[in-house]
Amino acid sequence: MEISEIRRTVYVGTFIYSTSLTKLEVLENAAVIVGVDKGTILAIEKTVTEETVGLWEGEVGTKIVRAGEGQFFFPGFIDTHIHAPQYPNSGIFGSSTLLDWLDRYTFPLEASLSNPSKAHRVYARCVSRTLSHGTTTAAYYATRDVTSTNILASVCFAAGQRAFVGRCCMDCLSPDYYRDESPAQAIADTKACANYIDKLDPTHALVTPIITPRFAPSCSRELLAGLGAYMAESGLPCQTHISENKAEVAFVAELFPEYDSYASVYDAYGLLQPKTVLAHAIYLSDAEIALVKRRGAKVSHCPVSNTALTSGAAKVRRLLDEGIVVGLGTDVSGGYSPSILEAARQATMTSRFVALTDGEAAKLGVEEALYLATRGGAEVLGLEKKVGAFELGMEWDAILVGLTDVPEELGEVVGGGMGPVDVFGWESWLEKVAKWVYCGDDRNVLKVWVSGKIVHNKPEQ
Ligand SMILES: O=c1[nH]c(=O)c2nc[nH]c2[nH]1
Ligand SMILES: [Zn+2]
Repeated sequence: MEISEIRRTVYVGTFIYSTSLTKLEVLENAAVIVGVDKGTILAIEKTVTEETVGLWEGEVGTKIVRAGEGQFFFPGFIDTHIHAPQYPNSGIFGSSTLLDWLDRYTFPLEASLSNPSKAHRVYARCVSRTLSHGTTTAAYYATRDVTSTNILASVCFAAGQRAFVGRCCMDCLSPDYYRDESPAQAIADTKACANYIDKLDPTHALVTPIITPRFAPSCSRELLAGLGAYMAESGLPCQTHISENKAEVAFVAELFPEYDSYASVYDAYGLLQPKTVLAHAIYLSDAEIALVKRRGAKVSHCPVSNTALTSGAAKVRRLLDEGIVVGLGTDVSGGYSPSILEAARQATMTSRFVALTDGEAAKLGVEEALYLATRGGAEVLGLEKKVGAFELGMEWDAILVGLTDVPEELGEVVGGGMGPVDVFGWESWLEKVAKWVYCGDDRNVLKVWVSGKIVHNKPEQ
């Protein structure tokens, strides 16, 4: 059958997804029917027989995709905070902390990406790498360079990754070689990137511009005000960093003495909104938590980066208990890993350190970490009706996960090399999922789809 004749794809097998913060739904012998034109879920059959699948197989215009033994479909991961231009520095951070890390490692690399061919090379690799780990949606910071930012948007669009792409605004306290010329120029350049994305993807079906003040210390009051006004006028989302490191928090207090907190600085300029993504949020005071909640701003929790840069451990349970929406971010390259599975794992691990001081309730479970990695991230980015789970009308943004079945007889694993997670056959599905979270990696990601289109296909082994 010609590809163009296919009107719907029927995915058959086991489907696992979050139905709440603490519950994973497991549908075995189920089917999800996806329309090819819009990539949306048309029907979910909770139990299907081989006979029914056989009938579908015989239908013109229908393609069947099966999850094999030990495999399951899972919603695509959502990375709510990642710096694409920092990707080559993944793993390179030594024992630096935020402010010296920026000067030593980050600004020189980001500045060098004003070279378009270097930018293209780095972005193409970053996007294919994150896709291979199952990231179907990413909120990217680019650099302050317009051409390079536009290259990132084009690379995401061509690769089929759902993305938010922001030109990084920074007109203060950054090195001379890497600083916006003026607030007016920073705003004009931000608009130029948004216009480019509007032409690339007019309905923002896949790629959306995002207003990106780097963080308060690198933005003048005039720039923050201009970006706040642009947010109000355009309706675009916004992403920034907040309260990541104690020295940074003290620095903001010194730079903006007229405001009583870091969060109040963003609020004063109209940047604390329901469409705002705040990365880190480790040292928010009670008053700041209340303000973030009142404004409906969202939080990107970046546990790998928080540990790597010795920033601290965010109190995620507290944020969740307050009703603040939280997703996960890799924060490459403050975080060394492009994998949201790694971020989910480290979210549970750092929560155990928080539990040592705040009590058992602070611990995050596997179900909760996977919720943050999917539905939580979707809500952070305003995509909760579109992606993050398998529900009618949602888009098919999904991954096929494969674990290794260890045979009952001693000997080689047939078709082995499927990855680092060994399954012996007596585990429940939830135990298999826990093994995947703690022991798995990209070798377990066999296929990835965005809006029903295949965007990563692991070669057969
Ligand atoms: O983790 C971080 N990565 C960055 O690039 C950055 N810039 C400001 N603050 C930051 N934090
Ligand atoms: Zn960051």
